[in-house]
Amino acid sequence: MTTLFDPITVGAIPLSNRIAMAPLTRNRSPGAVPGPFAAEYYSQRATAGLLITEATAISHQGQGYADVPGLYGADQLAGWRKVTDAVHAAGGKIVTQLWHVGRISHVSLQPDGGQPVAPSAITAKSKTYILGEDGKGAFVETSEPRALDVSEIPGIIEDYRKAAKAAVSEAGFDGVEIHGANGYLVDQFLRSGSNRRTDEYGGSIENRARFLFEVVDAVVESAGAGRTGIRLSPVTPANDASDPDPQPLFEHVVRGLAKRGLAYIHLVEGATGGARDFNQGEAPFDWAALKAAYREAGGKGAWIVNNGYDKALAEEAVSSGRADLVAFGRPFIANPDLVERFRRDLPLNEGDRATFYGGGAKGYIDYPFVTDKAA
Ligand SMILES: C=C(C(=O)O)c1ccccc1
Repeated sequence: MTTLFDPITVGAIPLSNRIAMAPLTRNRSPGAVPGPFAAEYYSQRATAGLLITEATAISHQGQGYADVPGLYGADQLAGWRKVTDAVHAAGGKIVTQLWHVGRISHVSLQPDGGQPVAPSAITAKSKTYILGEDGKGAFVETSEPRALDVSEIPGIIEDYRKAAKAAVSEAGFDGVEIHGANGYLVDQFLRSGSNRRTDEYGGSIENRARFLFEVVDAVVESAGAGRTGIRLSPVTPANDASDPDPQPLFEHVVRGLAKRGLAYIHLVEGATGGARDFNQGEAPFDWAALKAAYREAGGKGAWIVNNGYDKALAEEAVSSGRADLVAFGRPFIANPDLVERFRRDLPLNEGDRATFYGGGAKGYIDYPFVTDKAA
């Protein structure tokens, strides 16, 4: 029977176990450069089978929060190289999450103070994190976006291509994860609540998924299919994401992904960080049908599940074959040695919410390891 601690090869990436660290925004990258403690933070958690970095912007336009990292400047890539070197020295594997926020941004974060971009000029009922005059972080309403002209889309696709190439060849990542979830740009094109376009990128399911597949094809071309994963969140309401009929939409998406030979598909089940049974369609979302659609279309990538898992539920997911890996977010914030704690059924540290976003070493690299005390 397969357990969480069994190795698995995901695409071209051999992993020592089936416990992944989910992307976690920590707002500790001033100037979009990974901060001074980032290498320590990620290498402390290198016993995870796979580390997925915090969401990382592919361009200045793709930046939506203060002090999040990027992959579009030499200093940013050099900062990430320190992280990947430290993780590899600790025997870990790490991919970075390619992020364009679309409308989840603020004019103060955009090039020349311009409007954020989106499929349509529909303001998200959401907030983002910016730095005030006093340098203190605060959550504020997202700005009204402008609708992308169709002529601008190839340039954004090129930004994904360049960031993926730089991530693998310059920053030393083992691969990349396309952020297709949580109401950001890729998800904004997919969902009818944020995409009212009347051109070839809007209207039908096929048209709304076009942008996602163009991003995937560009990233695969530069990083390789075996080093490319994607994160999806079919029913999340995060960042005002909405679509009344997610089942056919996401079954279309996974059928198309099946043809592209990706390393993995990473699913946020339910509301991100909230109820696992949250729903947007008439009927409860059928996760088994989604996976069956992927496999029946020839999809061989690993199936990674996430959102609200504990050890018992994760063990059931992997032993039953429902999932190949389970990704844990907040548990990894406070438990750098989560794998060892799961292996020995040891209690978990509680996270300090006050230091989740922004700050320095406190609440970032100072959580105790199980070996720090007689266990
Ligand atoms: C990148 C994020 C996501 O995917 O939800 C994020 C951004 C800000 C705070 C929490 C999470």
